[in-house]
Amino acid sequence: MSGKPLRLGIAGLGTVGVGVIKLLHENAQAIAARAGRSIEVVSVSARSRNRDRGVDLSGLTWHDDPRALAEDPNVDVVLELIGGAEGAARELVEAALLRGRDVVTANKALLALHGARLADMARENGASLLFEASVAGGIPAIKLVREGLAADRLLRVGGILNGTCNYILTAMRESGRGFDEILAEAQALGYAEADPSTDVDGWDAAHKLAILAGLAFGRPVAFNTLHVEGIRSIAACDQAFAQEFGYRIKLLGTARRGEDDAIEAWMRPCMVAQTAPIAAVDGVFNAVITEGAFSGPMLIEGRGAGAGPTASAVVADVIDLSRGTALPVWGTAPRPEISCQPRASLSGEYYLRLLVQDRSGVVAEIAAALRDAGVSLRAMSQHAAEVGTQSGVPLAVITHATQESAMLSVLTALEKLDSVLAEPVLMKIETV
Ligand SMILES: NC(=O)C1=CN([C@@H]2O[C@H](COP(=O)(O)OP(=O)(O)OC[C@H]3O[C@@H](n4cnc5c(N)ncnc54)[C@H](O)[C@@H]3O)[C@@H](O)[C@H]2O)C=CC1
Ligand SMILES: N[C@@H](CC=O)C(=O)O
Ligand code: NA
Repeated sequence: MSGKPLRLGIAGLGTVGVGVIKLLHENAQAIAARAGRSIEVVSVSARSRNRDRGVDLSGLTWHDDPRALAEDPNVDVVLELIGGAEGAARELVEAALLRGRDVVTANKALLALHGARLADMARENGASLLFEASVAGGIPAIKLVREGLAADRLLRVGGILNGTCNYILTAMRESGRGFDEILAEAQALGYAEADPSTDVDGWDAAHKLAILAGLAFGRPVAFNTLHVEGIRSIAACDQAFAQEFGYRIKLLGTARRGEDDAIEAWMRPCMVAQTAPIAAVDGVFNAVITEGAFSGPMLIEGRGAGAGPTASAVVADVIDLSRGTALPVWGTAPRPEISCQPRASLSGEYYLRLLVQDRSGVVAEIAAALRDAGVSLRAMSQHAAEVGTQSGVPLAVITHATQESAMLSVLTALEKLDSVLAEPVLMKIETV
């Protein structure tokens, strides 16, 4: 073991930052044995200096401005655990890389939106940028795609990539409780982002998908071309229809490489068969799915959020740096960004749920809208009005395989019907 410790500066002392300090303390011996030397936190930065975080910060240098960590001469590795694609987090990471200082971050928004530029900065300045914690918390997702599958030609990556949304969807299904109450629980457990709309509107999971796709296909994906939907529109009646039709609802993402190397990528709530392995991935658990031309399909499941799993991934990156096993940021030489295919080019079976007037002739109007768009029905069900709703009854259909462009035409036609009382909910049915 080398005599000189590896010295860390930690910016951000929230769920993850404090988790890292606790893990380094509680598992110090094993970590030192694997890193080949002891790992020490020497400097920290956060918004509030006097908050009791349940960890001993005495003896550590405190920086009010996290950017000062990039210049602290006692710091070997900067840990960016603040969050956000802009502001202090981005400025700190850029400043550290420009000085040739190694950076470990858990920040998916930063990597998804600025990863190509940060990779250039790291390469040009001889620094490493590691981000295992940014995708699927404790699951070694980055290692899987960038190292474990380095020899393969990946055709697909994706999965369940947001712990907060999976926790909410699972609890809604199991307990029938309301969205807001369950979200508050996920926040108290340290799963949610500082602004939880980043989770529930699908952005956080989409950031992670973009990172996985960049690694899998060897080039960054233009984030603004991903199709992204969140889970706010999912109601109790959708959970009931899913149960009736033999499905479960999951916020699912897929990035798929087509024949001509075109990329299809989306993050959206989907129906998956109750019997599919991914349907059993519940609560804060995530699942990372890959499909390689040589390795075939693979699914790894584990905790996607929370202090312990995320800290485990952050510290594993630190150990890699200590061992000298860091790799190019995207696993390959830089290549230009690629745009994803437009939503209308997708296809599959779909679930469409409407709130409609409870009168004769309505089903015929809906059926006509589907017929006019060339969409054929596989199943239909109507439930009684939900307790507490003012008017209307929920009605759901499952289609046979069709183009998403046809479903978009159906939505346009339905908008014009007086019998349709609220915005329809459309979900893809995915075979995983
Ligand atoms: N909580 C989780 O389960 C996971 C979080 N992450 C990522 O880890 C990062 C940190 O997340 P959490 O610990 O959950 O967030 P948090 O909100 O609990 O903690 C953020 C910390 O950053 C500090 N901070 C915020 N703005 C600052 C500024 N301008 N200057 C100095 N300090 C500032 C806050 O004082 C706080 O100590 C984010 O990028 C998040 O996306 C990644 C995987 C899982
Ligand atoms: N808010 C995120 C935290 C981990 O990345 C989530 O819920 O998955
Ligand atoms: Na991970």
